[in-house]
Amino acid sequence: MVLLRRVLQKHQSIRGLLGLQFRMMTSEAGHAGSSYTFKTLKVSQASDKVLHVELNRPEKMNAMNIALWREMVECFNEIAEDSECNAVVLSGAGKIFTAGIDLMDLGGEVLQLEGDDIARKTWNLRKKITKAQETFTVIEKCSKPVIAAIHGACIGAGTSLISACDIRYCTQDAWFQIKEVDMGLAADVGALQRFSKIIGNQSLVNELSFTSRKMMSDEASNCGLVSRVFPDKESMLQGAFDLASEIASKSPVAVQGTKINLVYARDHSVSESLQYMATWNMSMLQTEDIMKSVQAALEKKKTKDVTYSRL
Ligand SMILES: CC/C=C\C=C\CC(=O)SCCNC(=O)CCNC(=O)[C@H](O)C(C)(C)COP(=O)(O)OP(=O)(O)OC[C@H]1O[C@@H](n2cnc3c(N)ncnc32)[C@H](O)[C@@H]1OP(=O)(O)O
Repeated sequence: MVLLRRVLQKHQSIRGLLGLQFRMMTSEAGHAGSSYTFKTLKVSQASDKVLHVELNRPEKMNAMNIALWREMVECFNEIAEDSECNAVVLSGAGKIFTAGIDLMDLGGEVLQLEGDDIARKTWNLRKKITKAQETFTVIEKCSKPVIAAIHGACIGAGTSLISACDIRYCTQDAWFQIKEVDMGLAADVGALQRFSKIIGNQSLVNELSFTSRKMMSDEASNCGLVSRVFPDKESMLQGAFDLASEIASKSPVAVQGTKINLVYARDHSVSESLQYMATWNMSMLQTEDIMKSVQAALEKKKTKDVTYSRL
């Protein structure tokens, strides 16, 4: 506490010397231009600064059709720009989280080869696969933390989807299946690339990927794929919303900087990541949020009692 007080005093005196005023900044950005109107996704405001995105094809087990692949990108690009949103909960409407790719599309449009010769056909297929990968990478690129709340089945492309999320909660009845091998293909939209970074057990990842075996919630929890298991969907969603609200109440400069640096560190060496961090914070340490947060800590207040400017 003494240290905090000293930091605050020093910060205040420097600001005083510079003649700066401690002020609340408001921005007119926020929801301007955000519509969140989609055919396959339902987006609602769960609480202050928290959005709830639901995969919304319950009659088809939230199978991911072409519209859903596209709308996920549009949705998370909007969220990335929405300064009224600080955290997201992603779940599935209806009986299960998702049955993976819409098999009607896989047999049709997805595998259709367009082009006059083999080079052009494969070129175009590569473009399609890269575009499909973006559907989940967009979640990782969005600086707002995304909590996946999974109930029932999470199959095929669904496992790639959750691997791009920052936190995973599930219900006791949840199960996970990297099913692509049983469909005759190698999973190509993120599960193979991200699972070993999450689980840290390559043998288990290989086993799941080669066999398509179902992994139940207890194993998913033990191996670290999910961080909490709840008895049912209702309690899981409540847990996810509570967590999202807590995250959303904190400094967006701190939280979003943390996500960006965690993702960077996952893909780079410690020394590269430390350099990136130093460069990041040489600007971000100049935020007013530090002053506000330290002051709140000194006054034994919580971050939810602090008003941070939107980001
Ligand atoms: C570039 C390539 C990129 C990505 C590739 C990804 C590959 C994958 O995702 S592989 C995984 C594919 N998915 C599956 O194999 C799952 C298939 N579905 C099921 O096994 C079951 O439906 C179930 C999820 C276990 C649920 O079973 P149940 O409760 O008995 O429901 P159903 O009666 O089977 O289904 C209800 C309704 O939903 C339709 N449906 C279910 N899954 C899909 C799907 N993946 N694609 C399209 N439609 C699906 C099913 O046909 C039913 O529709 P009706 O119109 O009512 O008949």
